[in-house]
Amino acid sequence: MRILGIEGTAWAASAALYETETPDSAGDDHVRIETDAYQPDSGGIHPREAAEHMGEAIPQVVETAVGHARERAAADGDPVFDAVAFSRGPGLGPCLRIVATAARAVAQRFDVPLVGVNHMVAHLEVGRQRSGFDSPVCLNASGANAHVLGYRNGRYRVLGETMDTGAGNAIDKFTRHIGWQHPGGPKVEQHARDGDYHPLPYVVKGMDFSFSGVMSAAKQAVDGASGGSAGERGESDGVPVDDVCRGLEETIFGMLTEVSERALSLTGADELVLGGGVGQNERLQGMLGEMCEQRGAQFYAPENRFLRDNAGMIAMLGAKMYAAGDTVAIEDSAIDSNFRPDEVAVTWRGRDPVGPAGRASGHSPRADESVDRPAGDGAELQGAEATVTIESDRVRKDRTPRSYRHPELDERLRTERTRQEVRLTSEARRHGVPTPLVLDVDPDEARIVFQRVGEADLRESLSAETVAAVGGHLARIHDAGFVHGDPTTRNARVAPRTGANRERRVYLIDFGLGYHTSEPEDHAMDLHVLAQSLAGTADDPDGLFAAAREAYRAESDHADAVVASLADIEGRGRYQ
Ligand SMILES: C[C@@H](O)[C@H](NC(=O)OP(=O)(O)OC[C@H]1O[C@@H](n2cnc3c(N)ncnc32)[C@H](O)[C@@H]1O)C(=O)O
Ligand SMILES: Nc1ncnc2c1ncn2[C@@H]1O[C@H](COP(=O)(O)OP(=O)(O)OP(=O)(O)O)[C@@H](O)[C@H]1O
Ligand SMILES: [Fe+2]
Repeated sequence: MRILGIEGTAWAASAALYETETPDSAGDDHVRIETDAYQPDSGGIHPREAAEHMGEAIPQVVETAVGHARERAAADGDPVFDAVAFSRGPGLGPCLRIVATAARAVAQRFDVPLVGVNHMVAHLEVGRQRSGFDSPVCLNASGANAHVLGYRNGRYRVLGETMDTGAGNAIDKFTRHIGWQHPGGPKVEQHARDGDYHPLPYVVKGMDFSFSGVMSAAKQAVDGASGGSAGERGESDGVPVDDVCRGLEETIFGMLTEVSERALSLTGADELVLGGGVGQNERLQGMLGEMCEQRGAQFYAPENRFLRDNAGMIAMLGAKMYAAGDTVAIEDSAIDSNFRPDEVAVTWRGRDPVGPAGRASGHSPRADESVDRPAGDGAELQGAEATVTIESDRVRKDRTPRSYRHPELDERLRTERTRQEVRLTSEARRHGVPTPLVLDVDPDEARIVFQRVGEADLRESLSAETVAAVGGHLARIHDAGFVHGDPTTRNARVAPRTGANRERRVYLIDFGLGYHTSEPEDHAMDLHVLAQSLAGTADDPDGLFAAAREAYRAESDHADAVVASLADIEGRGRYQ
């Protein structure tokens, strides 16, 4: 099979030829990529300029790829190619339109079918294919996006994502501020090597994360007390740029690595693949590799030519889609500049989910490792942050150091979260939410001893009743003025039925990411995190989440504002 791929969502005018016998295997396929990059003279990517570049460069790279296809076809006697695959979105509208027009023209010229590819799914599929991994968690760290995905029931589910800009755009905004030429990522990487870590705000909410606070703090740090852009003044009286670059890498990549670890922990997967242009960063790859090694998971990052935007990944996913009969008629091939990865109906894979119901082997914690079953004394459970040791009627939670993180950041996070967890676990109980008693605490060692509660994690006892209980609990703590911060299906424990009405008590645990706030949007984030974790672990996530939302409505004093804010969060187009 021979597939022509065309990419041009933003900066890379790219065409590729991909040849394969078996589009699903990690075999030694032939991929030839031709890319003409758009380089802005100053500032960031200008949509109009980028589109002008596409208009000139796409026909050329396509003709080069067609020429190559003709040579290969002359040698083997097969058709020039079997299908044309193109990036349908997400991306800049004017660029996407040029790519789509070119793709339609070539498809008609050679009388072959057209395949419309989601660029983000291509970023993650290329790693999955080349690694040979079966059902990995995928971290996409690209310019305009940043998300963690897991496959379940025919779709890539977004387990966590940026709440504001993409990873690369965040870095590029900072470098623009100090007057460096686009793209900033490689320059930050270079300068960070000579820098000392400068602390910046670290924001993780469940498996979502935010870069805006990091970026403003980084700009302020270089500008110094006198204010004004360091780039404008030429000289900075603030923190040395190299130190800020190092701080940026440690903070942003620390966040991405932490949420990847959370996703592995939540889903029980033991494979991680990386995608996207920011993935070329060696520090990020190093952190992810180290994190995976420590939890006995496997990590794979494709070569750089497949990480940054390229038509090779479009052609490779195009081949799988074509083989699955997933082609698109010209009249239905409109672009979609906000095309989300979870909108794609995955036609080229089986229904193998990430997680406990997936593959049977592996080293990472799986559902059957929950404290209740193997739960002999001394059993150790590895969560995303901590090691939990069962000691008969109590559990000891140690936030063990994460060596992938900068030691200063690591210590700060472990100590702060330990203190916060103790505080909020007790505060929640005072407001009538079942939580384990705190029996002992040692903030310096980042250790807490809790009463042991429940017989299973929520993810193993999913029902409308148990999930609704979580909804009600969240309403109570929100009314009390704080959030849980990470209410996933691993962070609630379900007790056996007791009492006259045979109810199941549901405990909330793991308040380390909680904080005090009365903002409806923060409250809505808790519900959003719950919804995302249900999507990653449950077969009927929508029905279960509806039960939680109803219970929340019934219990909360300000449900309307929160539910409205939740709708906002869910509808937020994040491809800016
Ligand atoms: C929608 C599509 O157009 C977009 N593509 C995109 O943003 O290009 P990509 O090639 O995946 O990523 C480019 C980003 O990757 C960053 N980057 C490149 N090399 C880097 C490095 N060594 N360290 C950190 N960032 C790097 C650049 O600064 C830039 O922000 C996307 O996938 O979000
Ligand atoms: N008090 C408790 N009683 C019974 N089991 C508990 C208790 N605390 C924790 N566990 C078990 O240990 C697991 C990990 O605990 P916890 O969520 O606090 O750690 P973590 O590392 O923060 O995990 P994650 O970040 O992945 O949610 C829980 O999913 C639960 O099975
Ligand atoms: Fe990209």
